[in-house]
Amino acid sequence: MLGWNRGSSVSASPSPSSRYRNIYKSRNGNQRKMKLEHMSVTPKAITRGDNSHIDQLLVAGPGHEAVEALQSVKHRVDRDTAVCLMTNGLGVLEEVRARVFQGTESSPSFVLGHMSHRLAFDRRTASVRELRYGMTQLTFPDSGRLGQDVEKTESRIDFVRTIEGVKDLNSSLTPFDKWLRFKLPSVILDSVVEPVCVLMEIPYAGLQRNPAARRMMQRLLAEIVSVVDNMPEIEGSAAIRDFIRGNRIQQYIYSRIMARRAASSDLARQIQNGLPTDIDYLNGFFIRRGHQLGIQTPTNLMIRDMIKAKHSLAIERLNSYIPVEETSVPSHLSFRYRTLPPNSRGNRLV
Ligand SMILES: CC(C)(CO)[C@@H](O)C(=O)[O-]
Repeated sequence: MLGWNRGSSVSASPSPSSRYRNIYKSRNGNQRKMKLEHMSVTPKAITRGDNSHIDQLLVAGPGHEAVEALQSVKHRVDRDTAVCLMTNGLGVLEEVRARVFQGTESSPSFVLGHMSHRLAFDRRTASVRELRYGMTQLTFPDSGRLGQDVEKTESRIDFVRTIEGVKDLNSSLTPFDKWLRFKLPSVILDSVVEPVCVLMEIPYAGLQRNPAARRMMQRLLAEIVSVVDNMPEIEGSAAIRDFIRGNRIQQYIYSRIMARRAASSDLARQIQNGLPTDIDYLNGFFIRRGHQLGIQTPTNLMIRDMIKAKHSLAIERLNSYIPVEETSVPSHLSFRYRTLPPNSRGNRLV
């Protein structure tokens, strides 16, 4: 989570890109690389002892971390703050509004973002590397309500300009339906392919030659398409219609499975290690929306519950181990996901 205020002494220069002074470019053969050096500001450090106002706040990463991240800085956010949610999955904004800002006078304005740059955290050098250069798209949710609140609109336009000023992010502001068209493929892939890999305990390569796995994916996809087709905020959008109708999605899913055939599933790794997943913002989002729209989503419901059951079993299994050496859960998360009392952590094998 990155937050800053206009008056802070982060940089002497007021130019927006100077705020990202930890980003630098290097050349490796013909490939352009952007590197993000380790920031000394961690999410905890941003909250502790600092009550100054945050003008612009970027929340990125897993969807399930957004509520907690915003709770931790809620006292520094008000109607003049613009928050950009660049998290995985869908329905994160709805959750943030309901759980963090419901009934408060101080709700900030929101920008939604999604990027196709592929970044990876390098533990060795504690830095983020860009594996693939892509683009960033930004949009205003509830654009139908624009104009009702000029001040709020101004603060988020300012934020969009700040982000656009960072050339390496390659950002642009797009209408909501075009933004969703940009984000939907990755959300659909994570809702249709990943859970089936996990439940069948097969890597991507095993999916295409397994008829039962293919049928399961088709059923998940059919329900998701039916929900998306009825979402009121994208009613009449040609961009979404062209993507979800016809063969485009199937072709996309097939090409991603082939491209990643040797890879194991990210969701499988999270579950195996008892780490939280974003299933509530993937299949969970389509289940909630389906329910609101009166559309049945039984396959998504079953898959979501099976993933949750598998996750609970993994945590039980991990908790049954006597932790002689921490290997499966990062040590800074062990208090959160292990239920062993602290004084039993030093037990020896008997
Ligand atoms: C679903 C959504 C993208 C807008 O319809 C947004 O409300 C969200 O992510 O919660």
